[in-house]
Amino acid sequence: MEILKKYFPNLSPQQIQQFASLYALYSDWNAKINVISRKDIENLYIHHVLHSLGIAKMISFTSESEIMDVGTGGGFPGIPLAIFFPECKFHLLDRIRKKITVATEIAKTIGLENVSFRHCGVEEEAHKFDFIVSRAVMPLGDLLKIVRKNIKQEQKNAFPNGLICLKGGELQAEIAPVKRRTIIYDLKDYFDEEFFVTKKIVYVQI
Ligand SMILES: C[S@@+](CC[C@H](N)C(=O)[O-])C[C@H]1O[C@@H](n2cnc3c(N)ncnc32)[C@H](O)[C@@H]1O
Repeated sequence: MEILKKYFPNLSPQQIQQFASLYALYSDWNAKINVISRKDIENLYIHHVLHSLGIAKMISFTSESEIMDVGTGGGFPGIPLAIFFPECKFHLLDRIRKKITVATEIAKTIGLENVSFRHCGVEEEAHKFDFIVSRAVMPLGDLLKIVRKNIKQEQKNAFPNGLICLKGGELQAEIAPVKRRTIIYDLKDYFDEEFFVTKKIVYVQI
């Protein structure tokens, strides 16, 4: 938890309590349903929570923005972002029912009221959002083709609506076919921990 306060010193008492609850909740759920690799649960706050919050370092979503997390698994990056941006609405979606069950139960337990959940493939989702976020789901070009239908035309944020993906490693081959305005952010510019040395955020304007 101290690591979150280091990079986000203005968290409210409620946010601190919600973030602090996550370790016990994910540990318990992970013992029943594997949503985070077992050896990684000890790294929950750096590898999962802080990584998800990297998005909050590059963009501050305007209140009432609607954001969909595609392939959220156990709730990343959607749950940390929903805690961080309580004035925004998050829609978390995954095609594996048991993972969505874990994310739903954790959100309910910590009293997150700005999140909805859906068990389905993103191909079936018709609702439109200001932004799509995603981590470790599919190559950028494939995701872009599917979620183009889900981006609103009207702009609410200073940042144009689009897709925001947490990525690692070499990205040039993945980004080359994307014929849209793309910006890459290095997470090592925001966070000092070794884990972030190769981690990036890719923003694609839609
Ligand atoms: C490696 S996991 C990543 C989970 C989470 N985003 C994270 O970073 O911890 C990939 C997830 O994407 C989901 N997924 C893959 N393709 C999908 C699709 N077309 N629609 C919805 N979910 C999908 C899988 O079910 C899986 O839970």
